[in-house]
Amino acid sequence: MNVPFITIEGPIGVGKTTLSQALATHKNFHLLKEIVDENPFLNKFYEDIAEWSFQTEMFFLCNRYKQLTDIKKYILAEKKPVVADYHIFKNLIFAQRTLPASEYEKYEAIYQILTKDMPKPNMVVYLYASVDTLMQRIAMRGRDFERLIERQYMEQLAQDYHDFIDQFERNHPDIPVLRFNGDAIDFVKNHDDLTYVLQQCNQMLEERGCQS
Ligand SMILES: Nc1ncnc2c1ncn2[C@@H]1O[C@H](COP(=O)(O)OP(=O)(O)OP(=O)(O)O)[C@@H](O)[C@H]1O
Ligand SMILES: Nc1nc(=O)c2ncn([C@H]3C[C@H](O)[C@@H](CO)O3)c2[nH]1
Repeated sequence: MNVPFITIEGPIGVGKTTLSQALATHKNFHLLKEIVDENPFLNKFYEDIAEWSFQTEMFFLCNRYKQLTDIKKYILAEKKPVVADYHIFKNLIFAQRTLPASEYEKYEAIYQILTKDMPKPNMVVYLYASVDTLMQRIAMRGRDFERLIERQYMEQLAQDYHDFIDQFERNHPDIPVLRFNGDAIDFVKNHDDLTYVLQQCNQMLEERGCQS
């Protein structure tokens, strides 16, 4: 039996943390949440992406590397199931969008070295939604530094995510991707929708031979 390890992915504000928390609570999984407030570069990054992208992307990569190393050592090694509100591949999605080609090349080389022996999830949950919905949720959440996020940046990121996930599915047939449309399914306000998402995840874990 494999130890369940689910990662939730999707563009900014789509509901990754919200769904991860719900899954952790309902399934009694360990919750791995990405670091946001401690990131010293995010504020500057949104003010001037070209100037701060390398520092920002490296900061996210190093943090996620440390978090996943700890998860492997202290949680998965103890056979405790995990749900994470990110997959480390998101570094590539953001970095490819924000870094100039010459820096991206260096960044990707470092990424490949650091992620070689990272734990691999049994499945990925991909949440997507219209850019209108994403912009509304970002505004509603009200993080100060995210007021500077431009609609065009979100349009590009949402498309980047679609393309990357399609490619990921082709390249990793052993890691299934469950897709949910955040405009059609509301696991915050509608309990039946949350039950549906949980059922789909359970079924996928069973098919993957995971004990949960
Ligand atoms: N299905 C939903 N319906 C309505 N509001 C939602 C839904 N999912 C999340 N939200 C709200 O949208 C905001 C963003 O959600 P959340 O923080 O979970 O997104 P995220 O994908 O983790 O964001 P980030 O990429 O910034 O980490 C929050 O205020 C949350 O309460
Ligand atoms: N540039 C950049 N690279 C990343 O790897 C990355 N991961 C998350 N974020 C931004 C999105 C939200 O504002 C906020 C919380 O998710 O942080 C990122 N920004």
